[in-house]
Amino acid sequence: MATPHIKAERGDFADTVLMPGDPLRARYIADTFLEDARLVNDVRNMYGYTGTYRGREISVMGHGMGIPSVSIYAKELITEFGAKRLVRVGSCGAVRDDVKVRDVVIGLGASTDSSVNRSRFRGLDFAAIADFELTRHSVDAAAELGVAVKVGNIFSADLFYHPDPALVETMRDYGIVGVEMEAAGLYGVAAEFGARAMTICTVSDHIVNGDSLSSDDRATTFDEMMKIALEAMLRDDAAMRNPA
Ligand SMILES: O=P(O)(O)O[C@H]1O[C@H](CO)[C@@H](O)[C@H]1O
Ligand SMILES: O=c1cc[nH]c(=O)[nH]1
Repeated sequence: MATPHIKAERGDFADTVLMPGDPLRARYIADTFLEDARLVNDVRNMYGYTGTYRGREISVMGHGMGIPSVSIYAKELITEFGAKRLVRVGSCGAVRDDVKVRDVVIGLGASTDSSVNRSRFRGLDFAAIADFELTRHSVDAAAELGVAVKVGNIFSADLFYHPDPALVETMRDYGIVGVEMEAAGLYGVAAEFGARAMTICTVSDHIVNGDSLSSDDRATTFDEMMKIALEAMLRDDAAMRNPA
């Protein structure tokens, strides 16, 4: 049951998919955190794997860079492969002085200069937000793991190399916790197709002071964030089994 971008069968993916932008980070997550991980997609080298984490079936697949790319993969995973929870595990830039390289941030909301959500929401301003329960369970998982997280408004930029330097000042003024390129699109797709989504990112560079991680570090050193995301899924499962 292949789609144009995913060559797999229904049942090859779990209902829960962790999604980094970088397919090599997907491979790293599968190798490091999943048991019995098997490759379920390699179309365009956008690697997808399914395995288990503490007995729970979990998939991980790259989504590429930018809202158009994540929108394709998220839509196909939801409508053709039964995904119900999509968690972007990404990297982002920081603009605020109190957010530093390697900090972990959660995109409770996602502002954007992209028009995709206006396209799907009749030209109006759709509030692109993360699933509340996934966010709550991620915050709780982070607390248990002893990792500080900042939760707030992410900015999903269409342009990595933005021509307007003043935008950074506006983002600082409005308390943006991280700048990346997909969350607003992922939240829009999830809303459109009835799935739950969240974005958690590790800060890879500071746009104002110039601190940064290498591309190798970005592929392989985000373990705290991965553990938070995986443990949050188990907490979310437990809460669904025993609703308060
Ligand atoms: O590291 P990932 O998850 O790809 O996330 C960030 O990195 C890419 C830009 O370098 C964009 O995809 C941006 O959102
Ligand atoms: O999209 C991104 C990712 C990391 N850093 C940025 O400035 N932008």
